[in-house]
Amino acid sequence: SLDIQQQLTELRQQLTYHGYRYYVEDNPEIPDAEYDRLMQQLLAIEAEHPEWVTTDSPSQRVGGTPLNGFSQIKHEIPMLSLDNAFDDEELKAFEKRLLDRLPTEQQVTYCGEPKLDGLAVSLMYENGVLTQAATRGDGTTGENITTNVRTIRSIPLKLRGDDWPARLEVRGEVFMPKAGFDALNERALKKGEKTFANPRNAAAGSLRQLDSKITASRPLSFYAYSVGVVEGLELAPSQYDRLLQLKGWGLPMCPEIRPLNNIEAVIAYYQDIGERRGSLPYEIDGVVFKVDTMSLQERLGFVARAPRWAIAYKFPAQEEMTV
Ligand SMILES: Cc1c[n+]2nc(N)[nH]c2nc1OC(C)C
Repeated sequence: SLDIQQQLTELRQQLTYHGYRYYVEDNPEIPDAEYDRLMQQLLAIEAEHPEWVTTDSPSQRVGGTPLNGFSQIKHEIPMLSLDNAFDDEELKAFEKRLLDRLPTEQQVTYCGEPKLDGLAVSLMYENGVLTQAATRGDGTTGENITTNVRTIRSIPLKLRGDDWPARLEVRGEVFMPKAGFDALNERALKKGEKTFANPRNAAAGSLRQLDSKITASRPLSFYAYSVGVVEGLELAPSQYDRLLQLKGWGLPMCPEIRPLNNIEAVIAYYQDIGERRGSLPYEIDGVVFKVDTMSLQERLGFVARAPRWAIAYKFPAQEEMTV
């Protein structure tokens, strides 16, 4: 009947909106009890009418039966790694290498992004709906972890608005915030279960679960950092503006990402993030600097395994806490 279907659509929109406010903006509009009440209503109607359930329904976060294994996915565009810099000299050499390949008067601006210490994943959205998620793997072939990624509440099952491309591949880092990591290890200790050495291992271990109910119980999050496959729409011509587009479609974007006008701003940004590293709510192992203009990225291309147009400027390894 219409009014029940209408109620279903209304509930889905409300839960998607409030889920976004809570998990992506970290700024909920309604109390958790109210969110749970709406979810119970949705589950009740979907239980009555299973034929009306859609894959992008807010109720479809936690998968069904555990998998026997992960199928392989071949990335349409390889997911490459990054060259590293460990001091200002190596950063300047990076800049020199790219300036040598551009017209002399070319002004190069950059996009600065904290390099989260998590797991790189690829999300495929088709007609705005999340259809597939894969690990980076060896850069060419990854594991299909769609059911596990769907349990990450900050990853939208459906993009916001309607001005997105027909096919959009979003690449980013799945990570475990420090607070969630500490709470998880505390619970594990109390239960005599094994603890994780660091948030990166905890995120990787949580994504590699064959039972997505376990993944759903882990405090995972996600920040987008680039685009792979795009079909059906021309995206903004700069890295920073593309990330703002992804944010507009409901994908989380690290709040520390900045456009940087020159290499001096790059070094200042690296020093600023380095000073605040300990107080960030997530672990990072460096800062990634990318040439911001996409046409220059295309012109600079890649060497063997990493782009000429990006560098990860790493921090010294954090002295391990002695327990
Ligand atoms: C591997 C990687 C990792 N990260 N992390 C950020 N923040 N940006 C970024 N870009 C990457 O690769 C670019 C070549 C897209």
